[in-house]
Amino acid sequence: MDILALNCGSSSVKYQLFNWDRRCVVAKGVVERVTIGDSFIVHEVPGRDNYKEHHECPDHRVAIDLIIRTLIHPQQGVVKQMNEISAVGHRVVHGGEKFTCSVPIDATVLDAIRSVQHLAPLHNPPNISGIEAAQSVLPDVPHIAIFDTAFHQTMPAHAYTYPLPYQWYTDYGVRRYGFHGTSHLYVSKRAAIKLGKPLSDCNIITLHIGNGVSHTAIKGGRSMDTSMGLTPLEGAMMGTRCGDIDPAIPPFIMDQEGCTPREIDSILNKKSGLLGITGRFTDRRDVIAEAQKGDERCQLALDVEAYRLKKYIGAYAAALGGVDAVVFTAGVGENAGLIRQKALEGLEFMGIHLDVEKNLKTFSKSGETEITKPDSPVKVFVIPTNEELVFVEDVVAILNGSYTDHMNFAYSFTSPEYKP
Ligand SMILES: Nc1ncnc2c1ncn2[C@@H]1O[C@H](COP(=O)(O)OP(=O)(O)O)[C@@H](O)[C@H]1O
Ligand SMILES: CC(=O)OP(=O)(O)O
Ligand SMILES: [Mg+2]
Repeated sequence: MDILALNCGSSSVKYQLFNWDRRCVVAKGVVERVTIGDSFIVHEVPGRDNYKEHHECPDHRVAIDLIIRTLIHPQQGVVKQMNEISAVGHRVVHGGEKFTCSVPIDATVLDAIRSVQHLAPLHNPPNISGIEAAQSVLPDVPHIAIFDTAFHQTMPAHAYTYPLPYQWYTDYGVRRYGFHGTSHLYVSKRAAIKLGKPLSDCNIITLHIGNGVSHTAIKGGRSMDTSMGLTPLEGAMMGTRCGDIDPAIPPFIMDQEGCTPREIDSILNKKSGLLGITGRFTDRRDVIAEAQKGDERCQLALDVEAYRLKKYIGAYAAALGGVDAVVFTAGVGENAGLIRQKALEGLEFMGIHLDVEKNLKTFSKSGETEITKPDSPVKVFVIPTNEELVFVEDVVAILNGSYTDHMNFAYSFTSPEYKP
């Protein structure tokens, strides 16, 4: 049984074709720089050289078409016809309070996903395009939605309630939801294995730092707090999103510059964060390279990002009442040793003793790596995330009728045989 997992992020579409019977990846890849320009696909098939093709992807639909064309290509492809694929698992970023677990997609589910798309304007629209594009190519197979928000539905009311008029929650669902749930779920389960303790005994802080950035405080495998809120705009500073700011700033700027709520929302989502401070870059590779050449605004952007990361580590250690491990994951978390080092500097008082040299040598391709010194009371791990594998596991469980809920399904990536 081959399952296709599609993960439409704000600037990339990742995919995995997974053979469940052999528990192996048949092909995986990513279309990067979607909507940014200079987009390209990198297609990996075990045992073959990677295939790279430049192809402009001004939107996510073009990216899905490119993926499908590559999967069935006579040379680069891995399947003869699309109907060899049994089911598709789709990442859906915002599920509101309606979706606490993964579900098969029908017209009602698609309408419900559309009804919350204003809460994730950079994400649900590409997620929906991905679903529609895949449904048109594969009309006869089940399509399953896996929600970023589902994992965080365990947050207690004191963590998800805003200090705002309570009717905004009851009337409009204004509360904190949290995102990147499949990533936080995956890396926390892998971290418990690295700690050699049952997840039920672990306090873990997971830092997902990609284009979007979110942090989660996880106690006994359950999300107790997370940095993103009603929308993926709250929390950490991101590529183009501001994260936590004084809520008085938007009306102040609207008065000063005469802009509309929609315009200010677009600036906070698309022109802030690293792009806002540097004026030029969202990609941390560019920001780091320019800072090293002496660009002060790029240096400032890195300083702000690292300082805010450190504040969340401190806050979540307090929220959890102590911490066993801190995990860095996603594009930046896995690859930017410099940002990890700056975020962890000065945290020896709470038992974090970084192995500076090892940290700077650790990248995604290093695999799961401990970057603290052997005697560090609190461990720090770099754990490459695998959101797509969580999608595949949920799809299979739903297809074979064993799915109970998003938290309790017996994920095979926690078994001793699993090789990340
Ligand atoms: N070697 C690297 N050094 C620093 N940052 C990197 C590196 N490789 C990737 N990144 C960062 O990872 C980001 C993408 O992360 P990813 O998790 O794939 O994002 P998303 O899923 O949100 O599209 C890029 O914008 C880039 O800033
Ligand atoms: C929710 C979110 O920010 O997702 P991404 O990191 O893929 O942009
Ligand atoms: Mg992502």
